Amino acid sequence: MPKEREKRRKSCKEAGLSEGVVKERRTSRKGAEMRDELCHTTEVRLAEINPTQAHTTMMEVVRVPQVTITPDGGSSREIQQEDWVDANGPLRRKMSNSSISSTGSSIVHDESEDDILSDSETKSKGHITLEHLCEDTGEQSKPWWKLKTIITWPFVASQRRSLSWVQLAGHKGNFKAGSEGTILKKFSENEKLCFERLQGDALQDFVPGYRGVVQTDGEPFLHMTDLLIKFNRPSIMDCKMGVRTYLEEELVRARERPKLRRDLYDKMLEVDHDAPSPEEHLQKAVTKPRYMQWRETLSSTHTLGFRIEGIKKADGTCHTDFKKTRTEEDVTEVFRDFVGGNTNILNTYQSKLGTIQQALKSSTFFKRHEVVGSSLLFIHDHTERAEVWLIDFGKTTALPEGTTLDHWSPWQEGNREDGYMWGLNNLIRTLGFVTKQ
Ligand SMILES: Nc1ncnc2c1ncn2[C@@H]1O[C@H](COP(=O)(O)OP(=O)(O)OP(=O)(O)O)[C@@H](O)[C@H]1O
Ligand SMILES: O=P(O)(O)O[C@@H]1[C@H](O)[C@H](O)[C@@H](OP(=O)(O)O)[C@H](OP(=O)(O)O)[C@H]1O
Repeated sequence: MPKEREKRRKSCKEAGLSEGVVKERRTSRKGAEMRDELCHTTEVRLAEINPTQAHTTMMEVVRVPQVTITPDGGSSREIQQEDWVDANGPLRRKMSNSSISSTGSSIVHDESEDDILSDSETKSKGHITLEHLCEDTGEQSKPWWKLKTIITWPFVASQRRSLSWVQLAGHKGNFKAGSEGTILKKFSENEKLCFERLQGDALQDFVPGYRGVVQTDGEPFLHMTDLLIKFNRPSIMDCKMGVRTYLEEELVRARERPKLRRDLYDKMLEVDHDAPSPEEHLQKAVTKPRYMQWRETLSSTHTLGFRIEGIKKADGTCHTDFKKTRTEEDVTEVFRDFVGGNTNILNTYQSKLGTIQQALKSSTFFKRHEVVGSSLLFIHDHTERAEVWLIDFGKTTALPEGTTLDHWSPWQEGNREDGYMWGLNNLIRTLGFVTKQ
């Protein structure tokens, strides 16, 4: 990791953790002080609190203080969306949906403030997909994409059927087929370290089996079990856990090097034209933390500590538009639909979540990591087999030696709490409402 970044990461941790756990009132004061400081030192102007933020409930306000930064200036470049087919020999890939935009039209290629992981990670995220795209378009410098992908695996002889692999959330182009029963995920040093640390941990049985790093076409990938392999025409749901979907480091970075993102502004507009502040409308751009916080407030991330990212049902339909699925009632309704009213499946899910909750309590890995952006993947099929897995450790980061989290306490910048356990508790409770009309 470059020295400067390492230094930044350290100073963030040190500064943050020396704060310890402070009262919420102090947090708002701290936020105000930080804003003032920012205005002085970097001439960053803060956005007005927008209507979405103003309407947050008491619970949200208490659990997640908002720190919104809107810089002046900055630039972005728009690139048109293109399909990509047969990028990997026998795989056929189709876009099923996109959370970039309903029209799937724009994304910005800009080194932004959110670029907080190692350079190789970020590049890896972008460039493998870009190479595929370049083959067709001849364009040199494309960003990576975030599109939901359905991959029809090649025929698997031993199973006498072809398998449809679905990527419900996350960045497009992040996955490839591995050898039978496995998938390859674009390499991230951070995620690799997590998989390594998870070996032998209480959580090991609840994460995809990890088989190390492999090189394909000169690029490194994380080789892991395909969780769908044992299912027949599965229904799948991706639930992003926690009260926060960005790392504290991302906030620090946003202050140090704020970048405006046109693509995130566009995504905001698609959902609610009034969401950007007048200033943001003028700039036609927002910062990533601003966008992430808005998304969290709009969905159930703040109110419940988890949110539904996407669902694929056995009939092949995919739904990824859950940005406004916010209340317990909304979520209950989505779960009810997802399990098709099948109480056996529902009971199995509840019991699996209970087991995961116990495993989390005894996991050393969990205690010692800030778990942000990680999901629970729910999978069931018509045989009523149902399983839940923890996936995506790309933004799960180790705490300094000797520090632990309870994953329940409200987050205040500096304490690194992520609300994972609180969210899981709410998720289990919400599932309990599914059978109660
Ligand atoms: N081991 C696995 N087996 C089967 N499907 C998986 C597996 N890992 C991921 N997926 C599928 O891919 C999707 C995205 O996974 P993941 O969240 O790890 O990707 P990502 O690109 O890192 O996401 P993000 O950009 O949100 O960090 C999941 O919603 C799921 O549909
Ligand atoms: O779900 P949405 O509304 O599409 O928003 C995206 C989502 O929050 C992703 O988690 C985030 O990637 P990371 O978790 O990796 O930060 C991505 O940032 P990005 O645009 O910088 O990829 C956002 O655009």
